[in-house]
Amino acid sequence: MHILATEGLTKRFPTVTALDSLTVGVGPGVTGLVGANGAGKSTLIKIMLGLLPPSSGTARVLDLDVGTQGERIRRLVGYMPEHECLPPDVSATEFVVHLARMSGLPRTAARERAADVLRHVGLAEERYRPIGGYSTGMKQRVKLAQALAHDPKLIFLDEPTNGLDPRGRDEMLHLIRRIGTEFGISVLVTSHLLGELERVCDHVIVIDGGRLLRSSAITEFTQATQSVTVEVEEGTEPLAERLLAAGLKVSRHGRTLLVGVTGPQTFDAIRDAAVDLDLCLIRLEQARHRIEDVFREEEAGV
Ligand SMILES: Nc1ncnc2c1ncn2[C@@H]1O[C@H](COP(=O)(O)OP(=O)(O)OP(=O)(O)O)[C@@H](O)[C@H]1O
Repeated sequence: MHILATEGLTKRFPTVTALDSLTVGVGPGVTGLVGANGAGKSTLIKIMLGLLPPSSGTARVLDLDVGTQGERIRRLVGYMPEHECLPPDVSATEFVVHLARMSGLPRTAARERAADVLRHVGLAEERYRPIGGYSTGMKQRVKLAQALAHDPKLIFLDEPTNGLDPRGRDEMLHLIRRIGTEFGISVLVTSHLLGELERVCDHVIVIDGGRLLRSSAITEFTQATQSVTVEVEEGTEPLAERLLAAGLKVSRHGRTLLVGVTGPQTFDAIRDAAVDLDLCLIRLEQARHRIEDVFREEEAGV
């Protein structure tokens, strides 16, 4: 079953084609939409919400047509926009209660709902203070809470980790995973970093210049992209030769080696090679995949 499906979806702006014949299907669960800046992620979301008409092609969300049933879609779908959109003078509680009421909940139910979602996103006492004084992390949480206020079946999160420090990113990603698993709400989340979506998504779609580059279950992605960065103080060349001789896939990037991981034995092989060659290992790190890595791998036919 698809919760979201497009067929030849195209969006042309006067000077740029933001989406170019995009055909893709998304099932329930947490789906990552990855692409560099300007790839067309936000445009796709706005079309899915029925807020922007496509130039050609079709798109359905929860089996509803975006062209004619936008209002019904927006009743069922929550949306966390990328840009700052929060009123600074009201508290998170007032804001989320207001949105819950606008979605049709009576006053008491709206208050309960707001308290619930603000608790879920981790806003405690600060929810009574005006939003203008919040940190970026707190504002992102309010944006997430408002997307959940009307009890949606599906939420679109546009770059929810933008502007967050590493800890804030981790917490946000954990929250997104919980929304997908514990709350049973399907999620479409965008990022320009494949590495961070890998940790929370069941499925990943990669777009580039409005075109579909890849759509795969995360397990296929991690198998194809898993690699480890190895750095030694001296002796990069002999180490590369040794690892190649051991049948590993190795590429050199300046002082570091990128080694394809085939299983836990890869780490043992790197350690043993460093010991045998008497090299000082200063880094052995699981690579964080950036969108560029996928492009490289697509080109190399990995
Ligand atoms: N309203 C608009 N008018 C003209 N061009 C637009 C409009 N909205 C988006 N674009 C262009 O369409 C392309 C895709 O933009 P979009 O915002 O969808 O990308 P994105 O993947 O979300 O990137 P970002 O993360 O930077 O927002 C870009 O070249 C952008 O400049």
